[in-house]
Formats: sequence, C-alpha cells, structure tokens
Amino acid sequence: MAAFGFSDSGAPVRIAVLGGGSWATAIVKMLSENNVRINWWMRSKDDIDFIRKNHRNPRYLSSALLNIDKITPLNDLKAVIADSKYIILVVPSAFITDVFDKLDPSSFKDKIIVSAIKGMILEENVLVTEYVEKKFNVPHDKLLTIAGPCHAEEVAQERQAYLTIGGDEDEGDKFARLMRGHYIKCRTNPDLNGIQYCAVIKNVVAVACGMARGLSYGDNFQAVLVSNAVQEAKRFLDKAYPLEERDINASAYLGDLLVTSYSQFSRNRTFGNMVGRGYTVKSAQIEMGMVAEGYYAVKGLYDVTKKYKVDMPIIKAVYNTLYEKISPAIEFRILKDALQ
Ligand SMILES: NC(=O)C1=CN([C@@H]2O[C@H](COP(=O)(O)OP(=O)(O)OC[C@H]3O[C@@H](n4cnc5c(N)ncnc54)[C@H](OP(=O)(O)O)[C@@H]3O)[C@@H](O)[C@H]2O)C=CC1
Ligand SMILES: O=C(CO)COP(=O)(O)O
Repeated sequence: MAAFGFSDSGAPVRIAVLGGGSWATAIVKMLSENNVRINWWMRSKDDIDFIRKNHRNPRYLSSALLNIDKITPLNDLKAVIADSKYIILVVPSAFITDVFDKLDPSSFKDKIIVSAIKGMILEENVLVTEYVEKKFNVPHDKLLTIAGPCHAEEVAQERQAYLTIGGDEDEGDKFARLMRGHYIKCRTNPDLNGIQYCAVIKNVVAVACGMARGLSYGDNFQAVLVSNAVQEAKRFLDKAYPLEERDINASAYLGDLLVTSYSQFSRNRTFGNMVGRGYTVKSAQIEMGMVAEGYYAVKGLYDVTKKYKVDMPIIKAVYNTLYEKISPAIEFRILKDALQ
C-alpha cells in the first residue's frame, strides 16, 4: 500500500482545491501535512498574493499557518484542474455554476471529483455530484463527497475530527488515505447521495435550531426539534434514496446534524438565530460575512420534498420563514404542534 499522500509510483498526488473560504483553507491545511501537491484556486488575486507572502489566508482562518512548500495558490482555474488528479470542490453551492460556466464539458476527463460542498445546485434542484455527473459526463464511480461533523475552525486548530468519504469504496479508500492525519480519521461509505442529502437537510435543521434559540425556546425544545429532525431526514432518505444498510445514527448523518445544530461555530445556526431575533435575511447575511448554505438549500429541498411527497414540517417552517416571509414566531407556533 502507498504511504499517505503518495501514488503507487511514489510521486506525490496532485490535488486541486477550488474555493478560498474557511473549509477550503482547512482542507488545504490538512492535506498539506501529507505528501501531496496542492493547486489551490480562489477568485481573489489579492488573497493569492497574501498567501504566497505570509503563508496564511487573510480573510478565513487567518491564524492557521499553511505549509506553502506544498501549496500553489493560483487564479487560473483551467490550469489548476489540468495539473491535478483529484478536484475538490469547496465553492459554496450558490456560486458553483458561475465558476463552472468557464469550463469545457471535457474538463474533468480522467479526474476524480470530490464535493466538499454541503448544498444543492439551485437552478436544478440536484446534488453537486449529480450536477457534475450530468454536465461534465463524469463516471459515477469517479464522484466522491467529504462528509461528517467537521467545523473548519476546529480542523484548523488540529482538534480531533472524523470525516467520511462517500462514494465508490475503492476510489473513496484511495482518497481517504490522502486525507488522514494525526487529528483526522477518515472512513468510507458507499451512500454518496444519502450522505449529501443528509448534509443539506442538517444545514436547514441548524437554521431552525438557531431560530428557536432566537425566539427564546430552550434546551428542552431544541432536543425535541433535533430528535424530530433525525426522523425527518430518515423519512426523506428512505423515500428518495432507499438503502438497506444505511445507519442514520452514523456520524456522517446524525453526527453532522448534531454538530451543526449545537456548535458555536455553525454559520447556519448563527444565521437562524439572527432571523429568530428579528434580523432580515440580508442583514443577517451581511453581518455574518460567511455563507449559510441552509438559506439556499431550503428552497430546493422544499421542492424536492414535495416531489417525493415526504412530510417534513421543520423544512416547511424554515422555508415559510425565509421565502414566504411568514414571521418565525408564527411558524414555530405551528411547528410546535407538529413535533412529537
Ligand atoms: N466552514 C465549514 O466548517 C464547513 C463548510 N462546508 C461547506 O463548504 C462549502 C464552502 O463553505 P465555506 O468554505 O465555509 O465558505 P465561507 O463562508 O468560509 O467562504 C465563502 C466563500 O465563497 C466565496 N464566494 C462568495 N461569493 C462568491 C461568488 N459570487 N462567486 C464565487 N465565490 C464566491 C468567497 O470568496 P471571496 O472570499 O473571494 O468572497 C469564499 O471563498 C459550503 O458548501 C459549506 O457548506 C462543509 C463542511 C465544513
Ligand atoms: O458542515 C459543517 C460542519 O460539519 C459546517 O456547518 P456550518 O456551515 O453551519 O458552519
């Protein structure tokens, strides 16, 4: 077996990371501790210059020192992709189609595409890997996802985390070897779509948890909200992507839902909290300065739940608050009676 980060020939594996935000920064940091070469694409040329000079990302996780000997920050998307075997996608879902518009349909030929995005493609209501498979004709077994409870802030501080690589088990296992390290454990799971949908759902649930807190509901209510959310997620996955061996209590599903619902670092929870306290969506987004995927995801998710005819009262309450402009206080009064 090849050592961490080496191909079977012994040469370092070349990996592209697309995105310059906090999760991209944490992924670059953890990969660069293994023997890989990282081509890091981001849109800001000023940030690229800063990283080259100071070995830190100026605007996201700036306290994390990066091993620049292994990292080439670049603004040329095509060059970054052409020079890499693995392409890790970490641009928030709302912007990924804009970024990919510049690419030819054959751009991902012979590449392994790894989505680290916990969101859906807005215009099409599909998962990121479903979109890439269709638009770029990438074979299904060359699509992976990074899942599990993994706040970028904690990963950057080298606090123990457990990731799950979803997708084909052979390819997933090879990729997991590139990610593992002294503070990262990494397992595989074949449930590519189920894991991604659960990550989309948990972001919306975290928005709901934040709203509940902002409306002064307490720990007792949140515990019931989260227990119901797990059942909602299970109902949806069993209907949309049935899989006998799926264990909803595994960390890629329940673990991720719990961390986002309770963590001080969760942007989705923070965003929901502001809306619960009376902020408008716009002002909450501006004040946070980072992306809460749950805001975008709930729109597509709401449509998809209708398509599969799955009853999801938490998703509906968040959708009505954010997109139908119904007051969160009213929505939570209705939701209170729907929870068990
Ligand atoms: N943060 C975390 O702990 C985790 C995040 N994820 C997922 O990773 C993905 C990326 O999130 P994260 O890194 O946290 O994001 P951040 O909120 O930290 O950063 C936002 C990123 O989006 C970019 N961006 C903003 N507007 C645009 C635009 N119009 N076009 C292109 N890019 C734009 C920003 O670029 P710029 O700075 O130039 O504006 C920046 O790189 C999300 O799907 C998230 O769910 C998954 C697990 C953990
Ligand atoms: O997915 C995450 C942790 O696993 C990040 O969640 P937030 O986007 O809510 O911060």
